[in-house]
Amino acid sequence: MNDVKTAETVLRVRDLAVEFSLRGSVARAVDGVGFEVRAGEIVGMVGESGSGKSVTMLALLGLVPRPGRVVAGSVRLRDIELGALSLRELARLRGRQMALIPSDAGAALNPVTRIGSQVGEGLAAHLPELPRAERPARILDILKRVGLPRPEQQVRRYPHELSGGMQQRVAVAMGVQLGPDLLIADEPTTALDVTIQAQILQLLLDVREQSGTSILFITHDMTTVAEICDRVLVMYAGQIVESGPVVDVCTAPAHPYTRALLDAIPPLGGDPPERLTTIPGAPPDPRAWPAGCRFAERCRLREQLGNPDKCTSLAPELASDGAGRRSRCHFTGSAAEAVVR
Ligand SMILES: Nc1ncnc2c1ncn2[C@@H]1O[C@H](COP(=O)(O)OP(=O)(O)OP(=O)(O)O)[C@@H](O)[C@H]1O
Repeated sequence: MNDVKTAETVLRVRDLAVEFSLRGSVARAVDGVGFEVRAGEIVGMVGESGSGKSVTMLALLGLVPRPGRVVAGSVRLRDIELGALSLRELARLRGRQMALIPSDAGAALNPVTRIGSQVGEGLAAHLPELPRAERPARILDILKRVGLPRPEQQVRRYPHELSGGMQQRVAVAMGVQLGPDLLIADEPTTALDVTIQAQILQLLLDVREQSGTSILFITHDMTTVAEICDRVLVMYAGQIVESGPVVDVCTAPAHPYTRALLDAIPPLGGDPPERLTTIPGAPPDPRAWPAGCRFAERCRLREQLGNPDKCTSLAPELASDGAGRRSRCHFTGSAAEAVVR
């Protein structure tokens, strides 16, 4: 595989904003999100419920539901500006160049259509030039590639006759069958038990290894990010608050929110911690974002620093360190932070 640090950019998102108009008020669910995904890279997008991960993902796919609307920003897949495409062109692009692996394949698969036909529908829609007679072999081939046991039998089955892990393998097969540049995996393992989760994560790593596919991996779970991602984008209250290589972010988080997310992970083996911290409080209301830092009310660093006014009066920028890391905190890496550590 290529070195992802020097690989070309597959997805470039700039200043993306999505709003929902709700009975006289406007909720800015995604507020100025920008990031890149390079060829062969697995990028995690992590954050608590409501942080804007799903709405960002839907905006990338051109599927933000009403009353939501993309109000600003640019999304480029290779050299295609997605905002400039017609609905028909976008629909063509989905599946062929950009595909979604849903969180619950059991719910996403059509319950009354056999597995083979469902995989075949994608081929027929996006690859009409493939002769009909060649479809069955191609379907079996892709199902074998994703490790579905006994694919010759499974193609005749309905989704409910497959286990959760097998359903998820079918969803991965449908996502990768046309060799997309970008796979968006939306919490693809949450509905599965732990051993099956590990198998599906390994399958995504295999897909990347074999095809060089880039993956945007959406999750609320830092442990999963640490397991399979190269880089991570940490979302909070509609914005990216930290991004960087996973190893660096997990070993030395720059933003207090990232630190709080990491503190909430139970350790593997070893002695249990004296207390497992959850993050007290709740994110602010997207209909009225606070003027200063959106994490200020819940921030331990701010508390330790004696509640500086700056945190609540001035919104921090997402500052870059020039070496691939970004953080949205007035006091990240500052002398003041060093004192309280
Ligand atoms: N259809 C909708 N109508 C109104 N507001 C919405 C809609 N969908 C999402 N939102 C709002 O957008 C914000 C971001 O939600 P989003 O679903 O993207 O969060 P998330 O990080 O994906 O959370 P989760 O992990 O629970 O899926 C939330 O404040 C949510 O209430």
